Amino acid sequence: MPYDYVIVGGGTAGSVVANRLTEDPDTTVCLIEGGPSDVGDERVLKLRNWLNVLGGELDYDYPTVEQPYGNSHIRHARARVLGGCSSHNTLISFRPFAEDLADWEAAGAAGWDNATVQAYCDRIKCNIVPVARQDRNPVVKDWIEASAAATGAPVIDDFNAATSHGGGFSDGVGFLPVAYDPYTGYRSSASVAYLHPILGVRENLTLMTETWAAKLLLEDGRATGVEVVAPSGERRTVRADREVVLCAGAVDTPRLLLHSGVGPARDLRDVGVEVRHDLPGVGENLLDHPESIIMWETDPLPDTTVMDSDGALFVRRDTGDPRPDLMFHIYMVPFAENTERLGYPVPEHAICMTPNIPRSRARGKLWLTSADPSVKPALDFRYFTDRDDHDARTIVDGLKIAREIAATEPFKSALKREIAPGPGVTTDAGLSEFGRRAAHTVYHPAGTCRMGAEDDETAVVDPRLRVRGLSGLRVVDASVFPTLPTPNPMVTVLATGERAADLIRDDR
Ligand SMILES: Cc1cc2nc3c(=O)[nH]c(=O)nc-3n(C[C@H](O)[C@H](O)[C@H](O)COP(=O)(O)OP(=O)(O)OC[C@H]3O[C@@H](n4cnc5c(N)ncnc54)[C@H](O)[C@@H]3O)c2cc1C
Repeated sequence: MPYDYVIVGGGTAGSVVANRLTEDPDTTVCLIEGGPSDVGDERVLKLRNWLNVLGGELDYDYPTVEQPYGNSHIRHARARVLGGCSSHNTLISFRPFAEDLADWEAAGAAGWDNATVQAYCDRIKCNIVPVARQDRNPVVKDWIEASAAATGAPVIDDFNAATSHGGGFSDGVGFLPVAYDPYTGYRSSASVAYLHPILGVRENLTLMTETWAAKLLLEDGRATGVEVVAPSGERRTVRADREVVLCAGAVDTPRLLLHSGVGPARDLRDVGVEVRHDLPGVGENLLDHPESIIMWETDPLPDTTVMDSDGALFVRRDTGDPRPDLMFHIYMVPFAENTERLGYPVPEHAICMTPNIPRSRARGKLWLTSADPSVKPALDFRYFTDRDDHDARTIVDGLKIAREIAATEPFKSALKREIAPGPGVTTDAGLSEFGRRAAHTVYHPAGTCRMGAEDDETAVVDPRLRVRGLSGLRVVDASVFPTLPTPNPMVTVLATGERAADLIRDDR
């Protein structure tokens, strides 16, 4: 039996699209998810468990190729479970800034203007609230007070109110907006908000979990379905009468397109994949938010928290742009993965600040190294390769500002000693070297199936998210982003799913 729509990936965007399309009882949808269900799985549902999920059986765990200017050891977590990365991330939920969406429009994404996208953010079903009073750690409160004093940034009670109604903010510090239930500490992920209420209720939704989409079926330039590998190992065909919608994320959507013969013809021939449709942009424009770290040893800290990283600081150095150009997360645990490898001790109790680059200038690439679909694709983020050194300078500034905050009361008293990079590293060159070698990712890969104008041959999808040159095929996930929004991207992914559902319905 064919379905009207086959959605590949029951992740962040896929959950939204599946819910919205099945609101019409006459529309049938098959949702294909590579991982297991999250229903009843405390490992996933309890937000505070997020660190335990990284690198485990629910993580596809993608390595990067060697990064000559950065850290070659970064592992990119990608969730293998219903709800996708919204089921193992920290659910920090920032709306995009108006200028982020102006950047999208300038890149050819007509119709993705601020007013339109904010209206779709309004529809998001996840329970997005600032960290609740009872979850506010007193040391994070002190950090907020010290950050405001040291940087002059205002304390912001509700960051999203500023972006949705006030047009954005240039700097600010406060407790984060998080998609969770403050009464239980449970996630309000895309699957919890969009799928759990309709599973077993809407008969027009078929969910296949532990089912891997191996190849797209293409007939005369049209996507007609997907070849999948069922949990038994058996290969099956799932047919779509109307459209196949790819929501497998910024790594697995281009990976599936490439294995289906859709991508740069020369690259595909090099690895022995039959070219079905030459589309040079697939896998290009790999984006991320790189970050680094500074760590202090502390005494045991009060245990109150949502997920051990509950505050953020935004700073603006470039006065030519109204948006912040430096962001910090604070961790109440030793986030020592990269510092330990560099030989630093791992204290039992620690606070870390992780300065990140909101609009990194690095542009990377994803490509296949083998026609064997079980081989992971190569990811080259080209971290810290921008010619004018913008990215490395941002990290150096971030480490310096973090030290100023650490020297400011009432936060100062919570810190015993700086562990990494350590008080001996003071020059810009030394801070840059440490910052790049200890660099990490905020886990925000995007952009590998870039949306662009209809006549832009380097774009992968048009502004209605249709794959260029093929019919019956759309991409709806973080891979369509022309640029990353300034803050964490999940809300923008959810809003993309919301708008995509309308575009799909309109086109029907
Ligand atoms: C550890 C971590 C922390 C993060 N923290 C935050 C945060 O706090 N705030 C924020 O804004 N962003 C955060 N992010 C980023 C954010 O979660 C992602 O940008 C966003 O969820 C991506 O959504 P997506 O729909 O593009 O992909 P995903 O949510 O990854 O969905 C892809 C889905 O497709 C499935 N899939 C993939 N390939 C196949 C296939 N071939 N066949 C079948 N199924 C397949 C996967 O199993 C997955 O369920 C974090 C990410 C990580 C990994």
